[in-house]
Amino acid sequence: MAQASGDKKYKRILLKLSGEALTGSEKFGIDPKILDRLALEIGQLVGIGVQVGLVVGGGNLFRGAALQSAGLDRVTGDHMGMLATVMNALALRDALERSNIATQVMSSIPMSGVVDHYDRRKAIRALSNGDVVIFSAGTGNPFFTTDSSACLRGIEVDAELVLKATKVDGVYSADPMKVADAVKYDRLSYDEVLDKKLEVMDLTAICLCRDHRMPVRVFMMEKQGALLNIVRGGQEGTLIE
Ligand SMILES: Nc1ncnc2c1ncn2[C@@H]1O[C@H](COP(=O)(O)OP(=O)(O)OP(=O)(O)O)[C@@H](O)[C@H]1O
Ligand SMILES: O=c1ccn([C@@H]2O[C@H](COP(=O)(O)O)[C@@H](O)[C@H]2O)c(=O)[nH]1
Repeated sequence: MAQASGDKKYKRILLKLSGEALTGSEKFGIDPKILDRLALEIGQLVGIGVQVGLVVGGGNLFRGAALQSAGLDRVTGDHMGMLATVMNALALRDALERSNIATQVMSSIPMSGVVDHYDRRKAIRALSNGDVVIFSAGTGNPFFTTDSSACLRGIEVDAELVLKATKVDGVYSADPMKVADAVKYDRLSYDEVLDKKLEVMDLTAICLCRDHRMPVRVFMMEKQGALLNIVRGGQEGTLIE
């Protein structure tokens, strides 16, 4: 897709998409309508010259902790969770390419013949060329989540902002899905998130961002136009910095 310069605050971002939100109106797995809408919105960013790295979660398919509760070995469950993120990445690449957005998938777990193995220099080259790069299979290690891999890859490829697109519209004083009168924050410091143990994002990821001064914006994936508004400098959700 041709790149045009436009009014944008960020040149390179790392967008973390909720796996669970991919289910949309389906009972399980991936709703193709969600993929198509994401392709449209990501295409708008590419269209104004924003370089986009993506990480997609696996919560619509498998999470290691949930599998452990059902009796599986935790490390096996985490491997299944990481493989789930590769499946989501393949589905997302398909939707992006159908919209003529050049996309590469890299995996932290070698998977010859399916996707390329993660290589930081190749990823930076692809991003500089305007290709979307999807970083899949998390960090490649058990006991982490894709929040951590998103922050890790974002820092590695010199993104200016990590964007967490999720089911809620920002960070609240408590989980807004469970506590009706939870209060939303517009802005938080890393230490406030850690001290208050706000669970919208895993705390390992917050520590990593704090240590490397990587700002994180949490916003609602369902809200149309939110992504474009953010890269143009608009206020959506909660900024952690
Ligand atoms: N203080 C809080 N503020 C906002 N959301 C919170 C808070 N505490 C817990 N949450 C919950 O965290 C959830 C988002 O985190 P989580 O990483 O589990 O899901 P996700 O981003 O949708 O990723 P995936 O589905 O890929 O695992 C929100 O849906 C929300 O219900
Ligand atoms: O670095 C990582 C990243 C993820 N996992 C496992 O994958 C699932 C799915 O990721 P979510 O972030 O929960 O969507 C996660 O629950 C872990 O089981 C991992 O082991 N290492």
